[in-house]
Amino acid sequence: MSRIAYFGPRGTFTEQAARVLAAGEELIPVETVRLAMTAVRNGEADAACVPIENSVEGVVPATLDALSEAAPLVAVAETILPIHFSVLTRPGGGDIKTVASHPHALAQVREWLEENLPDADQVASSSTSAAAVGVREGTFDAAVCAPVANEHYGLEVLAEGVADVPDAATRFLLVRAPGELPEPTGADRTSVVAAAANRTGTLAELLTELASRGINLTRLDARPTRSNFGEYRFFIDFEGHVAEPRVLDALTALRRHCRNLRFLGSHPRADGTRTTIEPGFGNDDFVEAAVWADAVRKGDRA
Ligand SMILES: O=C(O)C(=O)C[C@]1(C(=O)O)C=C[C@@H](O)C=C1
Repeated sequence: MSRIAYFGPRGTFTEQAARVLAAGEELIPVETVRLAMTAVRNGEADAACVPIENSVEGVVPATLDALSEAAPLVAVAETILPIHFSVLTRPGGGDIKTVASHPHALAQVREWLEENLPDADQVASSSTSAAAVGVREGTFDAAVCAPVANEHYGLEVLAEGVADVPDAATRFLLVRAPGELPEPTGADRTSVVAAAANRTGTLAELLTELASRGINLTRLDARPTRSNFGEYRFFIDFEGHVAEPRVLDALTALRRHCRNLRFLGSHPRADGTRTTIEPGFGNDDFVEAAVWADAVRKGDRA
């Protein structure tokens, strides 16, 4: 049985995601996203389940930062969960003066809180279930949580199905040390983090390398390098798998432009969206063109 560290404590949305991505494996709750990945880097866990992006609030910065630092990890699988919150209180608890949750969660229920708990102070907690623990211990009066938190902490449900945006969803990754990659499926996502030189046009050059090979982006984010003010790392997700000639060709080109390029994995997309292939950009086109160029080089063709 594999050991899977996940962003906990028990009862987070990430635990729900880990149950999907690593059903039947040993699930180990860890206090922060960074520590879940550290557990893999130290060999205490075989893989980690972490949130990467939410359809309302965007990326989870802690995940991007932890993926770009220390020993490399690669994503091997992903899942997308609908996000509807439960608001939990202590059984028989009185006035709600404080309501706590993960900042990403508070941002997704801002309107609901303004309408339903306008006088409560909003407090950030390290995760949604850490807020539930705080309610049980008397630190906060209410927690905005994943519905599964209620299975663990014996609280009272004040409201269910809470979400300012009804179709909100979060994507989660299963990451592990680099090794054998998942097989390409035709509906894959590849991720890299690029530290490009700080001069005119470098980001445009990176994106042009992808566009000129007909590769469609699925996400682009920038995070500060933290060492030099104004310098950024670019997190780029795009359609396709590194086992495909056109993607490998693009990755090779990106490497030339970057001070530092980290491969973050190629894996099947949870939404099953198949890779867009424009005419002339198919893998067969790349293979045929390389065979032709090789024959030209050898003097066999002209
Ligand atoms: O705190 C949790 O329950 C998490 O799994 C984290 C997280 C996030 O970081 O976005 C995951 C899904 C929700 O969007 C809110 C919080």
